[in-house]
Amino acid sequence: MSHAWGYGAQDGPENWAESFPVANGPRQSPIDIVPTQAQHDPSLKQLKLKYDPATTKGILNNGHSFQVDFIDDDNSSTLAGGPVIGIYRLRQFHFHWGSSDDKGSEHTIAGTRFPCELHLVHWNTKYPNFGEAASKPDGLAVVGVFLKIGSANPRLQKVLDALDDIRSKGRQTTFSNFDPKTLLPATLDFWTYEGSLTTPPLLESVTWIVLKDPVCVSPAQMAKFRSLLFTSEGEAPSCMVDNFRPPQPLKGRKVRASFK
Ligand SMILES: NS(=O)(=O)c1c2ccccc2cc2ccccc12
Ligand SMILES: [Zn+2]
Repeated sequence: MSHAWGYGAQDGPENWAESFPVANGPRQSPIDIVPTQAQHDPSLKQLKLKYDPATTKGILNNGHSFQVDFIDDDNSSTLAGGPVIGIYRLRQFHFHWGSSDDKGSEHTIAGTRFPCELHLVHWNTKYPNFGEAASKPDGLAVVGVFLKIGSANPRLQKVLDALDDIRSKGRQTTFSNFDPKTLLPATLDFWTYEGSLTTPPLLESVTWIVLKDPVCVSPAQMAKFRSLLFTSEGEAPSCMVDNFRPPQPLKGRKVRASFK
């Protein structure tokens, strides 16, 4: 039986535990990151991100967000170093955003919310595929990047221009030759902690790597995100906004910082 979930009053994050009891588990995401309580860990390695634009596969409105998918048959696009052991392959990236600029991110920094948050999803190649990895405590690594309101971000524009073709749930279109590294800030300082998917099935298999520095997005670019729909063609349209889960209890977890 499929467990329909969303971000509305009836099917939103406050009700997910009814179908997904792990929602009340010990390592749920996102969290509020309090910089003064994070511990600098000098043993953390530099983040090594190697992305080949040729692995870009397409762009899809999945009804919860939109995602850019990558071919993950080999180690052409990978994450290594940082807090992880081994090599993790890039699977997709997607975003979370608000209906207004005062909310939208999933992680927060000492209670501060950003209008948008980018997630780059990777899976551990010690497992045979993404599905297997997603069920293991060290199976996934997601890099989170905050977006703050500022000048228009030219690196975002190719992604945003594709949204006109995937307005409704289930729509997908061609999207190729994109380097996700262009979406990242200049420095890769990060916080890291052990968490989960922020959407059902909320699997507790994610090593989170949240970058300290945000990148810019303009109000007009935010309007493009908000032009998407949660709904399929033919259904009463529902704007895709506020597709974020609020911060979850830390439950004793430590947040480490790669920087002083
Ligand atoms: N927000 S999220 O990164 O937890 C997430 C995933 C995380 C790991 C693996 C797959 C994921 C797929 C998602 C699809 C839509 C929204 C968040 C998603
Ligand atoms: Zn996400």
